[in-house]
Amino acid sequence: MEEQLVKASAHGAMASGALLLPLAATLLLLFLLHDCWFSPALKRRRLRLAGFRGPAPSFPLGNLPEITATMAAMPPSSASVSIGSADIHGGVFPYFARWRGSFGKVFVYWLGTEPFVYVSDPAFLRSVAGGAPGKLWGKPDVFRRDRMPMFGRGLVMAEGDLWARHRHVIAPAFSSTNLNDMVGLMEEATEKMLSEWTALAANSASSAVVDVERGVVRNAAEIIAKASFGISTTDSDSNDVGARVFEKLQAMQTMLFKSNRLVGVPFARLLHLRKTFEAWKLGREIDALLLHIIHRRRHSQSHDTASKKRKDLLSLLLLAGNNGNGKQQQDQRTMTGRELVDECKTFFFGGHETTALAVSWTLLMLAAHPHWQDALRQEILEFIPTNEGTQLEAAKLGKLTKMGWVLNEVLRLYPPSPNVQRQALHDITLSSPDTEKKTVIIPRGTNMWVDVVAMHRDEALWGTDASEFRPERWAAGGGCGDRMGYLPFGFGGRVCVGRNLTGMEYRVVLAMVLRRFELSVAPEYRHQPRVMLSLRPANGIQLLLTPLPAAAASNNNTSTD
Ligand code: HEM
Repeated sequence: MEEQLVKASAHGAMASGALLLPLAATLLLLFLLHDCWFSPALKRRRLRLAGFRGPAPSFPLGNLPEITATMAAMPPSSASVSIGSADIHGGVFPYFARWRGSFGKVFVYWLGTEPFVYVSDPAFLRSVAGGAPGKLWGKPDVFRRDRMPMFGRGLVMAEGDLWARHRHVIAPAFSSTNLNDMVGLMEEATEKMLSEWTALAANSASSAVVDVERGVVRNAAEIIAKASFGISTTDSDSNDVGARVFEKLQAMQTMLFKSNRLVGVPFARLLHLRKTFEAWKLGREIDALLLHIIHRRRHSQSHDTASKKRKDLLSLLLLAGNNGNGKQQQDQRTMTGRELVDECKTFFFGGHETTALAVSWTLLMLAAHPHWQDALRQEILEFIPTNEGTQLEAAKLGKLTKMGWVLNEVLRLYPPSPNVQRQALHDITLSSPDTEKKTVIIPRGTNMWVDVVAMHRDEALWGTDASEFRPERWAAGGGCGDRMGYLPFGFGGRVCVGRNLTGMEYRVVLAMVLRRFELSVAPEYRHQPRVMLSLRPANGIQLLLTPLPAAAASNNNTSTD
């Protein structure tokens, strides 16, 4: 009897197992159908009803085939356009330029099964995301997953309470007092770059052709690594941790940059398993090395007074969660080791290339517009005469007004971050002057892609000289009269937290370069701005550098001292 009962229950278990399996498979299928097909189809219908038009998507790639085909039809990277070209938008975002022509400044397109509202109209942007409605938007999940190895849950990707807490701790670390203390390290790194350039010029008798972008990116990486966590690419600490972290951070950036992922397409990651796996593996190695640095710093901060005086961002974040006795206090400002790792990576990835591109594009613009180069050099010599020595002071750098105009103008024409993205956290209702309906609803989960390049070169906003380099347009307050029309650092509560650090680094590097060299565009330079995450020159920036007599004299003085 007992045996029969056991058999019966085993049979029952098998039967229910046999039932459970197809049930689980059906549920999984339903879930996938909902996620990949039903939910996007519903959003598409709602967006259409709301009056949004756009190119017809296919399933499951959305508009990716058209984007890929348009990019493939572009001229090769060796082709170039004139430096003052009006059509860089058609070169960097050819598909948006085409759709903008057909559907206007606001339309919907699809990356895989992810809908994106494309926006290049400041008035529309203000109505959906300016002021209070700004809180209804977060960062797109589709990019968060993609860029996890780079930023983790750092500030760029954080959301809700986590974001608010981190922003509250991080923003004060970028105060002008703290940044002033970083001028010395910026100067030290830049001096190394300039010495290399001087040596090149000496080897070529008088002037040298230098790819300034390459040097400036390396210099910015050195500065950000020192400013963020006090490590350097060259002078490694006893365990060589600094140099290894740096190497791996750069390797990861290259890997993520090269891997051609089908953003928004369900399961596309499976096609790039090896690259995804390698990026995650590198990410874990970087995390372990950074954790090591953080533990050591925590330890030394509680035992060593000299360490408390360190001014890098990591030390400032550790001090923010410190009760003054060197003991971490568990309050809102305390970050865990994991959180600190993610923030350090975020500063590295978010901070160095963007700043380097701002400097590089500026060097090109000054080489192409010698009167502006002269004007800046004169301004520098007026406020920071060379006979005061090479030491730069933050207060004097702050007086370089024309340099500020030039920075604004370069960020307008060549914004290193060519787009800003958001995702609707709720259904967003707005009144629409453009459609017959009284209100428009953007469904929760819809992404928004703000085309910064298009807005920054829009003649309706900036006038018919929109494509020209005219820093004087920033003289009297400047701008285009619409704050949402100029967004190099994003907008609202999520505006870039590192913009003052960029301003400081920009001034230090430019002041040093312009005091030392005269710049002109080298014949081999091919102007072709391209978007590869950032807006960058496809072929580097080759300039002819001629050492200035005053610099030569001060170098001679230094060498005879
Ligand atoms: C020219 C230089 C830079 C440009 C063009 C730039 C651009 C941007 C943009 C467009 C955003 C997104 C804003 C938004 O979503 O509305 C952003 C966010 C951010 N940037 Fe920068 N950035 C630069 C320099 C830096 C530097 C030097 C750092 C740090 C060392 C930095 C750290 C960050 C962080 C942490 C965020 C996230 C802010 C948040 O979501 O609260 N950036 N930046």
